[in-house]
Amino acid sequence: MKTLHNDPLKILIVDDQDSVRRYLHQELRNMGALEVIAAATAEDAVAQFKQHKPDLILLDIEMPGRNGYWIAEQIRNAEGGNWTPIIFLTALDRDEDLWEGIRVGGDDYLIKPVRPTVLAAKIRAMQRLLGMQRRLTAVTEELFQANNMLNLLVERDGLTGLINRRGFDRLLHEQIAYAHREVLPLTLMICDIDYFKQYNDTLGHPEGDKCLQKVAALLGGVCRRPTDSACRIGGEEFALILPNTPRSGAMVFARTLAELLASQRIVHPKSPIGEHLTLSAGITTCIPDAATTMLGMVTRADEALYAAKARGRNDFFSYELQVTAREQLAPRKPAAPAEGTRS
Ligand SMILES: Nc1nc2c(ncn2[C@@H]2O[C@H](COP(=O)(O)OP(=O)(O)OP(=O)(O)O)[C@@H](O)[C@H]2O)c(=O)[nH]1
Repeated sequence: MKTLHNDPLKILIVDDQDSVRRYLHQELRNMGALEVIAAATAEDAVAQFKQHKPDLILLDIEMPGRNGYWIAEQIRNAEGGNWTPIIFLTALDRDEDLWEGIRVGGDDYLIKPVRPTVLAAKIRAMQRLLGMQRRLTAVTEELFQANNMLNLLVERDGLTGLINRRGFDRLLHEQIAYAHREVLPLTLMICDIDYFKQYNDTLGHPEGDKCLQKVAALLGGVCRRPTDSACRIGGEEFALILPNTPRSGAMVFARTLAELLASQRIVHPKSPIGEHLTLSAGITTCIPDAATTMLGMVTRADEALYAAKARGRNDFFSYELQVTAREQLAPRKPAAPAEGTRS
């Protein structure tokens, strides 16, 4: 008795003759097939294939109605990127029939009656190919996953785990295009730690690194929408890309961020403006149009950051509103009386 490989197969027999189906069924079970399914018509064969997803098909050609060639074509169309070995098992012994069987997608062609040893040998050969194909699929999937992981790593900053400059460039580019298409506001915030040089100089570079990690964790945490992105784009410079965030929302976001940082009370031993670490940020918000570029947005956010620094730091300046988050909250001074009016 010739038996199949260790990995037992699920086999679909397609033959309109009941006696052939029963004979093959018995032979295949004797060889150690795990499961044998049978179909007597072309339509049933295709349905059984879709339902059971067999590992191998033994396919007759001559049947009432549609024939085995048609079935092979249907199966090849239905299996997507997979491959299911098809062995034609037929009484047709002309070379043209064999040619047509292989042309429509068959992998082997046996002429009935077939001896059990020959059938077992052919199935075993197909089983070996199937094993190789499955290993190849598994390796391809592993490679795909590894490639995805590599792409992620290429865009990650090693110290903080945030998106790095390269990822920032890609994301900002994509978000400008998206916001342009959907006519949505897009906010870019560039944040910079205040007096970080003094922090480093006083506490040393390793402590400076830890501080950067704390700030990064804070920025990452404050980006709660799945489309928000926190990036490290320079030594102590961070960027937040906030899709679908209008000017007012950006200012609320900025205040939340400042409050969160203040609540962490990270000691800055040499800050001229207080005992704790602070951030300054420049904000730009627009509904991008065809003329909006990454460089334009970054330049506006940088200018706003410069204004925040110039106004004493520890604040967030909006390029479009020309006001800082703190100034926006401050009660307005009553307008000075016009000249000549009595107070
Ligand atoms: N520890 C650490 N320090 C860094 C890193 N990258 C840049 N820096 C430091 O960040 C500091 C930036 O200094 P400046 O550009 O003068 O900025 P600043 O002292 O924060 O001053 P303002 O931004 O004007 O408030 C420098 O001391 C850099 O050495 C890093 O990866 N780790």
